[in-house]
Amino acid sequence: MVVCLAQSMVQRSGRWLLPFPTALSLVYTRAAGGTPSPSVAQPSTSQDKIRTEDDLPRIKTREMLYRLYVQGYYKRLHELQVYEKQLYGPMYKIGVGSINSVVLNSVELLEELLRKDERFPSRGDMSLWTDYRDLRGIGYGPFTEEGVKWYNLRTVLNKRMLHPKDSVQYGDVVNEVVSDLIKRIYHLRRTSPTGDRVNNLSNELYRFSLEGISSILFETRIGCLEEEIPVETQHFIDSIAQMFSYSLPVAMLPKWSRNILPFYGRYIAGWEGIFKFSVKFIEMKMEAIQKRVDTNQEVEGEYLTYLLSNTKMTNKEVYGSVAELLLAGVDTTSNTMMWAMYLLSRDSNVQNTLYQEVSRCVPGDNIPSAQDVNCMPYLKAVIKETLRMYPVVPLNSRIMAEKDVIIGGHFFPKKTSFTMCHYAISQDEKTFPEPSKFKPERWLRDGRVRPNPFGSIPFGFGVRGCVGRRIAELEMYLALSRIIKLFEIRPDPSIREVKALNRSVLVADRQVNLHFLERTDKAAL
Ligand code: HEM
Repeated sequence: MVVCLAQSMVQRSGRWLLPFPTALSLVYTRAAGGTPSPSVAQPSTSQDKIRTEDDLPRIKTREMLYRLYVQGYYKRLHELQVYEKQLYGPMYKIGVGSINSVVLNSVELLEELLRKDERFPSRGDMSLWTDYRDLRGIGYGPFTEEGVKWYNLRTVLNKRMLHPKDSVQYGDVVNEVVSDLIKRIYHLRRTSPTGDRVNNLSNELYRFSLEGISSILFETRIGCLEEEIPVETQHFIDSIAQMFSYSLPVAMLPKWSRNILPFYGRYIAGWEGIFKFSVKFIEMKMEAIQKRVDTNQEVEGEYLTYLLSNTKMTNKEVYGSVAELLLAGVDTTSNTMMWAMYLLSRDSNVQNTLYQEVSRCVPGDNIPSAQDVNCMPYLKAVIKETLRMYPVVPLNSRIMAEKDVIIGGHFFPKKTSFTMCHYAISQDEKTFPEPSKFKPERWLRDGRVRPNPFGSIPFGFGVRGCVGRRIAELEMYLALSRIIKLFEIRPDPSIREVKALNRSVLVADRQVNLHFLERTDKAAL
């Protein structure tokens, strides 16, 4: 996940972090080993004889290199999942260098694995991120923590975040940021050569997402949507990009090279910038809280105040968690919004249905609120379908650390690493007929048979699922409904956009330009 996330971030600067799809294992893999334990269910008849991982087809280094660099999958890693499934079926092994992982590439196997997930699920070795925290004595966050410590941390973090009613409390904060996005869209249209075009929309949405998640986490605005981004904020944005860009060389190169080659130093400098910025805002909030406490005033505030007032967390743990929430909450949301707008711009029927729904629920000049979203099933379906077609986490992993497990009739000893091919699974036509078509209605609860829920689980599953899901959804719903209410989005027939259309990369191309035509029929409503 860290690498997936890193991958999507790095793609922003046009560079891929990972050389191949199951290279999540680069960060996550632990070697498989061990012997069957008596706790594993045994086959009832000799016909059901359990096979082992040795019975699985195996992808070796040579084949992988051929696919990546000769067949050109290097830049279409998500499509490689589909191709590999055609070649090997729904379950196979990858053994490339030190990477060993069992790949699950069908909805049935995915469901089987996740239903057998452990009490404290693990995605694997996170040392790429934990090294810096260890160096500076900063606590681990929800991404990097493991075991019972992770569980206790999530228990604190989940509160005020994960329940749909929790996210409603951030509605006003998010809507303030949406207002600034809308102002910016008006400004960019006005200054564009056609008078209605927004260039490099992906970058604008990145700024929106960073401002949105920062305003929730820091309880303050950081100026990403201002015409001139404040120097400190720009440095923070650059630090995020720098940390992600140098993740791959740092992960690949041996530790002894760290003092000789420049990569590790730059990687660490990225982290320094991220934490310097985060710590400054957190300390400002701490001072404000302390002042109120000293003068016997009530301590008010939202998420950060809640974390800081929580006696179960030390300040260093708050730093670690806030930084990880921030890093996880930017590209994920902005890319999904980008793809949603991209898809809507190409389908006037879907866009019109969405517009009708928003206008019905929020008539006149009213601004959609967090509560209004409850009467917009089509809006939710649009986001769900976007995430099915363009899942921002196309690949994820689990390590069964504690117990042996049987999946798909195969026995796997504990510590086996599994790679889950979410992209290919959400493209499977058995679960989603006409998978390449944008059909939000698949997700409506209007009596139709709904797809297998494991067919598309963009936020993951179970207790280790995305902690920011409700916030991400709120941001996307409020921004998209307001935009659709004000503008009709149309594609721009520029050459650059063809790149996104070809889906050569899963991350929205940052050069995508769209036209925002002001709705003329607003008065009629
Ligand atoms: C469209 C937006 C988003 C998508 C699709 C998404 C998706 C995911 C996925 C697939 C996972 C892994 C779940 C698993 O392993 O089962 C995850 C984990 C996580 N996400 Fe998100 N995410 C999004 C937005 C956010 C936001 C806005 C935040 C922060 C507020 C966030 C914070 C996290 C954290 C901290 C984790 C690690 C949780 C843990 O390991 O306990 N995400 N996300």
